[in-house]
Amino acid sequence: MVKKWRRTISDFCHVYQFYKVPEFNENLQENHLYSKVYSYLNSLSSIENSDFTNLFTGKKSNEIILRLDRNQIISDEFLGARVCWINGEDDKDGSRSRNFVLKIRKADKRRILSLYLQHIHTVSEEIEQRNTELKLFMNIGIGIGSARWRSVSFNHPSTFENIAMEVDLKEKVKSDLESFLKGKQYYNRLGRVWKRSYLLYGTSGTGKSSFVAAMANFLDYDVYDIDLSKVVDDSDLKMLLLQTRRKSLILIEDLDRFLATKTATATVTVSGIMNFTDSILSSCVADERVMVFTVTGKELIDPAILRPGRVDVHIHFPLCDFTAFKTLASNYLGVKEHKLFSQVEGIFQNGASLSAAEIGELMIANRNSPTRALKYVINALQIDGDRRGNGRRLLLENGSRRSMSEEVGGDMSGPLCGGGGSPVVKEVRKLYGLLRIKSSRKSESYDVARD
Ligand SMILES: Nc1ncnc2c1ncn2[C@@H]1O[C@H](COP(=O)(O)OP(=O)(O)OP(=O)(O)O)[C@@H](O)[C@H]1O
Repeated sequence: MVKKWRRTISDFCHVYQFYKVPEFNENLQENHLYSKVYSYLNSLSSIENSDFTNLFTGKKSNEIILRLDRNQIISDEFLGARVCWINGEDDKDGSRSRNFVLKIRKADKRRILSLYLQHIHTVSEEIEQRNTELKLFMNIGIGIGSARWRSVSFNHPSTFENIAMEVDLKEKVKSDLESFLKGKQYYNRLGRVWKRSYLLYGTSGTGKSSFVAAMANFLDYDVYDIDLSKVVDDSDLKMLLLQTRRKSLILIEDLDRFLATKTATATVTVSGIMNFTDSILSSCVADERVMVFTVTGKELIDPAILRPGRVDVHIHFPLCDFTAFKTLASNYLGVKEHKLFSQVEGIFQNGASLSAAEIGELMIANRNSPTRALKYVINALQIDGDRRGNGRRLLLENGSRRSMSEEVGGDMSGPLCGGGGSPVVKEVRKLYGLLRIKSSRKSESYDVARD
């Protein structure tokens, strides 16, 4: 039926066809016009008159969405002219390629074509903005098909409000991101690609991943989380970048760990990774993108990455100090002031420190009793202090802020957080056991029963 329709109207119509992934594009980059037309057509009320439409549930349970099926025709009207679209699919050499065909009467073409395409662009942008659901994309191994990204809904609850971090620094990052969002014309005027890159460095459990989630939520950007172990080589990495969309945050976590454990067969190089941020390639596709790298410590990574002009902003994530502790106490326990705070402050002043993840874990486990939670935090900090020993050198960073991650270096053995918890938290858990027995005699309810 579609073939017949194409034959009969081709005499008096102009036909425009474009593919989802153009044939000449070796990198399989998706044609953005295709996705714009796709959103636009699916929003038309005339979709209901199409011969065949697919039904899907929407984000809300009572929402039903209509989607144009393959090889279906849909009509549209613009400035008094009637146009037709076919949602096509070709079978070329055994592989299917999706495309749209637009037909416009010759008499209307000159009058409406460019305005119509502009209209599609505007409407699809509005739809995109209305569609607030963020996505987390993860790259899959090669050989599974042409599309290298798989996505899930991104509903991470982390925001700048619930991240424990120096207030000034948080405000600086927020205003940096705000100026980036508003900076299209500024970047254009400078002749620079509209993108910004960040290096987050700090010990495990200090909040780097949570901060990335907060950035994505703040920017309202999708996240592309690149697993470098699934990337074959530098050109494969380029191809992944080409397949990302605008308004996205591209994340490479634990870069130092990857570079340290890289096998001889892995051919992703530092320069390949850095081309992500400053090569001619990024000038083709990186508009309106934020790139984030996380590492444990700056000292462990290739100086090429730290070279001025490579990564725009470096943010240090230290272990907790008293101020960060108070934010955690407020968030996790709902406590802004407490008689034990002065004791906690004293221990921090003596140099003990834990990651926010460790303190958070103790607080969550004892959230029903803030006093108990604070006692466990005090115990954990004291154990940490004992482990470090006396006479430690405290480094000062940014005037008054202690940079404990640099200070302790390799002093802490084993992972600081994660499934099993840090050595300090484990020791405190042993303590929990004893306290749990005591408390059960007193018939108190305890939340801690994970050991
Ligand atoms: N600064 C912080 N503010 C609030 N919560 C935090 C902070 N740091 C860590 N957390 C909590 O600790 C947990 C682990 O933190 P996160 O994964 O963000 O740390 P990370 O630095 O990325 O660690 P890793 O390097 O091991 O991935 C999270 O659940 C988070 O809620």
